[in-house]
Amino acid sequence: MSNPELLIRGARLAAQLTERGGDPGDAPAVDLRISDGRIVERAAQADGGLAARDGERIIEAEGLIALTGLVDLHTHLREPGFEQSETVLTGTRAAAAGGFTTVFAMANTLPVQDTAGVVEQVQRLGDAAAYATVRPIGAVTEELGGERLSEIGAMAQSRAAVRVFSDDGKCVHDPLLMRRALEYVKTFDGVIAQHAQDPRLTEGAQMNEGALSSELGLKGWPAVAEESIIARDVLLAEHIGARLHICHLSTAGSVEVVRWAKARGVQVTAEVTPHHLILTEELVRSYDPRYKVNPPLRREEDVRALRRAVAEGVIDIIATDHAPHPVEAKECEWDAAAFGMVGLESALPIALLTLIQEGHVSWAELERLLSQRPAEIGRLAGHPAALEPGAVADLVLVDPAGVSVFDRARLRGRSVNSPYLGMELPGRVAYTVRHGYLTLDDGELAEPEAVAAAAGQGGER
Ligand SMILES: NC(=O)N[C@@H](CC(=O)O)C(=O)O
Ligand SMILES: [Zn+2]
Ligand SMILES: [Zn+2]
Repeated sequence: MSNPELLIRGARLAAQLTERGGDPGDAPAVDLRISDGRIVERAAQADGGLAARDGERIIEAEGLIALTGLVDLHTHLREPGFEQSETVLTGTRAAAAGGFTTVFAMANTLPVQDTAGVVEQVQRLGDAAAYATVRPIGAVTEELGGERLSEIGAMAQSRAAVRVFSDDGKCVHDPLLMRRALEYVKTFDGVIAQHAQDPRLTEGAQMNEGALSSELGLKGWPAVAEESIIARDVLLAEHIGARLHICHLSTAGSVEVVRWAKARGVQVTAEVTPHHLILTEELVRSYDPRYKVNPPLRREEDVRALRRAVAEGVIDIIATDHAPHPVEAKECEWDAAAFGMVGLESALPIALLTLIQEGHVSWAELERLLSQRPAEIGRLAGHPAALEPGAVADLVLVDPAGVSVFDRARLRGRSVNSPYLGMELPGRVAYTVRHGYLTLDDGELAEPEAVAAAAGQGGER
């Protein structure tokens, strides 16, 4: 038996909401039919819409906005090796709850994702869990050691067909290794995603460097430690003619370097995390390790510059840097705590709050930032897709008038290190559809068996 058809009735398409500050009601209400993992029919209700068929599951989407499924280019799934923080299953459940249909899984696992064997293992775990498409990222250097290149070619040619390589968590600091890595990935249209942090300039660093770090007596992390690496790497990428992606941009100066590089035609793309679009270093005054993250929370001016850079297109994508850590690593003294925040479930609400409600981007632009551009950068097969007949049915339905409540009990991942605990944020992810089947149904995750069975019945493609 194949999966039931889905009929989505009366959604507004993000792609048709191109005006910043516009009202979702401005776009026509549209019906979409999904069958066999694909969108098969689409009709505006003003043109009569689509008639329901026997046995079809109907989703009433009045008031909801439909976006192509969100794609996270920067997720830490922690498996293998750190299953007390997250697993591929728990992390992709959090992804589905947040509206994501694809996540790119960072390489800082144990063993590190630096061989064909390990990336294929992660890919298999993702296929089995089936809550989201999992695309493993390969390490640039062996064991993230920064000394020898990993098996980049073998990972690219493996069944996992890796296209994104990163030592995230660590910076590829040696310029010669960075050069060789860029040369290598250029041969198969891959990309190096750099965690830009000069290690010498940030030894022992605990927060952003400035007046506040002096006042709090914490070792500072200067903006130049990020900006100098980005400047070097855009020049290297230009010299080689290869693709470079900058992870989690966090300073106003980084924006200026990327802007300059783009004006020169360098093939560079940049991401910002939701938390760097809203939180500032002032929160460190609490000494609450939930605010300890790499790169550190910066100044108000940086937050403003990052939002503007998104509006101007200097920043290409939003990526969560979902970084789960167990309570022991976060409920301790600031100095001893791990760096990182979970982010898959709060990404869309924070984007709504900081970008849509502030008039910086339209819904169509948000769809580019959270779905289509990351898919392009990661060379995700079958993407970017639009919500039209023939496309893979990866989509999310969002209620912009709804709210999301963040508390420990409601978070779907294994770890609870969210900076938004106890908060209510605007927007609610109502339905997530991956390869034509529901992973999130009216705010509730589908059952693991149902998801795995649906994927087995032709959902995988
Ligand atoms: N962002 C973080 O603070 N932590 C990440 C590493 C990283 O993204 O650099 C982690 O793996 O925990
Ligand atoms: Zn990083
Ligand atoms: Zn990361």
